[in-house]
Amino acid sequence: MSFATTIHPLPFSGHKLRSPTANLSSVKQGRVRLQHRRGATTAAGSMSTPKTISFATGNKKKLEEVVAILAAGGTLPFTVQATKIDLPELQGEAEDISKEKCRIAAKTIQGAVMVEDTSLCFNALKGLPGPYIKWFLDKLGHEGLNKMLVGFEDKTAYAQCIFAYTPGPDMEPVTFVGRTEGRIVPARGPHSFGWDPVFEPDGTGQTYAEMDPEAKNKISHRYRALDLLRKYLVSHASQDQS
Ligand SMILES: O=P(O)(O)OP(=O)(O)OP(=O)(O)OC[C@H]1O[C@@H](n2cnc3c(O)ncnc32)[C@H](O)[C@@H]1O
Ligand SMILES: [Mg+2]
Repeated sequence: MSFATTIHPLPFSGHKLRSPTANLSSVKQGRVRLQHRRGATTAAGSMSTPKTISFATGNKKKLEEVVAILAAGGTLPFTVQATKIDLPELQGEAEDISKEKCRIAAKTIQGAVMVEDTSLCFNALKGLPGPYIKWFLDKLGHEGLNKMLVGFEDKTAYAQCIFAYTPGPDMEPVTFVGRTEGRIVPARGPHSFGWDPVFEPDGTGQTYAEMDPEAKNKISHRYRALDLLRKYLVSHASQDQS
């Protein structure tokens, strides 16, 4: 049986969709507190991989990397459809955040969807800023992220990406975690993607920003999580898909 590689060529300029808030207890300044969900859901693992899966994100750089990582992985038994959605910034544990983003996106799209949530975790701060890195980066910048660690000898950190996937609304998402260990350093390299200039993965001597995109995509937190999701989706593809 042969599979065609079917990654869509970035139809990313699509319309903005509103995020539904029916299952959220509060929405304030873009932050949302998670609420426990009631009612039965079907486990995603009981479904075979659909032919088309949306990757929902509001971040173009994430999308670029996801497309490149999937393309480098060879033939896929499914199509990835990029879908621009402004997903809410949730509070809670990283895995719960990713799952809830996935539920919201599946409800919005009414179909199979994958999302991811990225954290940058400082070991000296017991994992913070973690999933709140977006706000810390926004308010403090690269220099401020370094200053947060001034009083600590331990500058180690890890980048973490959690993909969540569901075959559709009312199915419980499954998650895939990828981590890359490294340290926080004064900014080096182009300022083209988030905190890339201040994160130096172990054993590379370069920040993510200084690395070639291909090199980052071979060791990154995103690559590691997406590789697990890809393997899961391939193993769940039914034999009659071609
Ligand atoms: O719509 P979504 O997918 O949520 O996109 P986002 O930009 O809001 O992303 P997150 O909620 O996951 O927040 C993660 C923050 O870290 C940044 N980021 C994510 N991946 C990164 C990477 O590989 N290198 C550098 N910065 C990254 C990103 O720009 C955000 O500021
Ligand atoms: Mg986000």
